[in-house]
Amino acid sequence: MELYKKPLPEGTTLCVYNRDRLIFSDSGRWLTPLFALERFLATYSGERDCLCAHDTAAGKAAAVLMSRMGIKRCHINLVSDLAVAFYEEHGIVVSWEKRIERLACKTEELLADMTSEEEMYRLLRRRAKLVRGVSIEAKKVSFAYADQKPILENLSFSVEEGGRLIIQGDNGMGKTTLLNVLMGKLKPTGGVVLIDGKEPSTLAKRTIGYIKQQQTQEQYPVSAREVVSMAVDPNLDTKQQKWEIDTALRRTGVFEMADRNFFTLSGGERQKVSLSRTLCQKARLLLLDEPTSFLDAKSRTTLVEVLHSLTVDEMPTIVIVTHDKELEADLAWPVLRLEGRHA
Ligand SMILES: Nc1ncnc2c1ncn2[C@@H]1O[C@H](COP(=O)(O)OP(=O)(O)OP(=O)(O)O)[C@@H](O)[C@H]1O
Repeated sequence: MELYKKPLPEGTTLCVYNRDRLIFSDSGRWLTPLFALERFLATYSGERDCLCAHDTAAGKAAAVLMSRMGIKRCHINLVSDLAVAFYEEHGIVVSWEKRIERLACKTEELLADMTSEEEMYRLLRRRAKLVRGVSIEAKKVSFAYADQKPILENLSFSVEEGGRLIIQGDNGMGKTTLLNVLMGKLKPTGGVVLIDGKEPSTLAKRTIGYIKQQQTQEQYPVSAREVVSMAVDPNLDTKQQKWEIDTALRRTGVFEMADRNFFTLSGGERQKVSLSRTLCQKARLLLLDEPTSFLDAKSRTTLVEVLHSLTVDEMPTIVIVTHDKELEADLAWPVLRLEGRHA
């Protein structure tokens, strides 16, 4: 008998082998052992040419996670039809002790009709609370500058932890104003905004990362590296800080220009450095105001790739204000359109 099919040791809920070599085991419940396996594999440098798993129970969720991790064969004590269908569709060899129609749990129900693997994975990360992002709740929010007509009126929307939103609207419709309200820089004149269930002005300092529309008038003698390093966690040791800064600069493709004066960089380069800054900050809510306005085709592809990797890895909550229809189409995120009145 192949080793991965032998009974699980008492108290163990998941065993993973590469061929016949045990490389990982766990005794947690639900999907916890599979997420622990994901973390383990992220740094595992041994052989993984034929990963085989023995799991106590597997519904579609477990099948989705195992497939993402490149598991080729699995033996499951209690498996659902939905899981078997997914395993077979993905060329994973599956065997079982007992097969039932569905696992009686909420996760199985939620995934039943979903087809996008990425969306299923995002949903599982959210249910496992493995998401950096915060929730946004805007209830009947109004805002007027002093002695002016309201710009925002009765605006309600919500974004879940790790969710994404594009805010659209013509010039002057209040998009930047809304970002300022979300950051707590402006207080709504009516209604309420809650970020992570709290008033924005009371949030921990590094919660929100904001990339404003780039302006060219400002001039300070500060390098791109210094701009990024201002955001790094001061509690990390010097070596770790340098690693975080370099990684953030590399991720948006501006490492090579790190020692140049930030204000002599082009608008697009500055936008990328600013994005590095928020990555370094590990912000839980990213607010990006017209992030593509100065970007050439290659840089906008980098931006879309970085945003994409963020939404499946760290999963901060991201809100983007943009006029850029192409960006909207590339990202395919939910859109909130500001049209002056939101009754
Ligand atoms: N500090 C301020 N005091 C008074 N009015 C302001 C202030 N800031 C912005 N406004 C006005 O509020 C309205 C909304 O401005 P806001 O910058 O939020 O719009 P926007 O949708 O971001 O516009 P754009 O697409 O041009 O960036 C505009 O008419 C603007 O002139």
